[in-house]
Amino acid sequence: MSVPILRTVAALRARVASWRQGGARVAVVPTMGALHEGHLSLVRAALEQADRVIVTLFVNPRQFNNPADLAAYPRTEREDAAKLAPLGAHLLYAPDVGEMYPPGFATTVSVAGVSEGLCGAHRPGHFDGVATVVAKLFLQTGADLAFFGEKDFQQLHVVRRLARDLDIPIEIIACPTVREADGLALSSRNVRLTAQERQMAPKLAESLFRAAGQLGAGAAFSQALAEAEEAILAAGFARVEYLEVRSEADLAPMERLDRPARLLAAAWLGETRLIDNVRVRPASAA
Ligand SMILES: Nc1ncnc2c1ncn2[C@@H]1O[C@H](COP(=O)(O)OP(=O)(O)OP(=O)(O)O)[C@@H](O)[C@H]1O
Ligand SMILES: CC(C)(CO)[C@@H](O)C(=O)[O-]
Ligand code: BAL
Repeated sequence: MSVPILRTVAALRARVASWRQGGARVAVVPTMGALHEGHLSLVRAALEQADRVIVTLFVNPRQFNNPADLAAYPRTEREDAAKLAPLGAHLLYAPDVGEMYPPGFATTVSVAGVSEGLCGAHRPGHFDGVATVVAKLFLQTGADLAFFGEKDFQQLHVVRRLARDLDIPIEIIACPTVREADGLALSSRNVRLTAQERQMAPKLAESLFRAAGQLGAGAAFSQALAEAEEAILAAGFARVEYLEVRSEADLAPMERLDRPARLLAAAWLGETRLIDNVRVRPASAA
């Protein structure tokens, strides 16, 4: 058994139209491939809620602010298709760059507000690239539901905002971050870690969970964040790019724990940039 692979918008639209004739509810799971258990958890969630599930695989050049990062991005389509088949995903949509951005392509979708700060501040143009390709994937698939991981928490907000603002009739469903047994959030970029860096990497999540516990128990933001940053650097990370508490509902900066929050971080381990985030809840609301 293998997953059918389609590479053009026309073929994709024809397939979805045939499903629609039978009244199918269609879901899309956008990815850049190099599939791991995090991606597969999204596919499983989609299969529970939809009759037909499209997984998209497109390494989107427009969202890479760093050409070396794009060049090094893992590309494993054959293995990805083999992982999807046993799950029962119905289609792998894997267009090439020319299909997604034909000559003359001139449109950018830019989401203000939630794209600013955090990753947006450190990866110029990244969220414009994400918003543009996600809008295209939503319109190309015409899906009813779209599944995204909380690991990319800011991206989730960007995608929700764009669907609302552009009146795209699609429901965005967030799925929890899948972690390794030692706490490291699964990410396609983890394969770039050396064996020694891989040993250090879980300190990021560990420090975030500890700080979230302290914040929930009433610790001062400045003290809990300073301690977390110190622990991340002491573990061998080269640099903490950001470490911030934001409102879970709208990503607004917070100085008091007066509503559900997330603690979000990006940090460099050698040549690899890792991101992660955890929930923060006042102990009384836990
Ligand atoms: N550990 C995870 N748990 C849950 N969802 C995840 C996880 N990792 C990625 N995802 C989700 O999978 C979708 C596709 O992400 P993507 O293909 O960029 O993978 P990735 O592992 O995040 O790669 P990278 O961060 O290295 O680009 C996104 O919605 C993303 O949030
Ligand atoms: C949503 C996405 C597939 C758009 O290229 C990408 O940003 C990702 O993999 O998270
Ligand atoms: N997982 C988000 C895609 C990116 O880092 O470009």
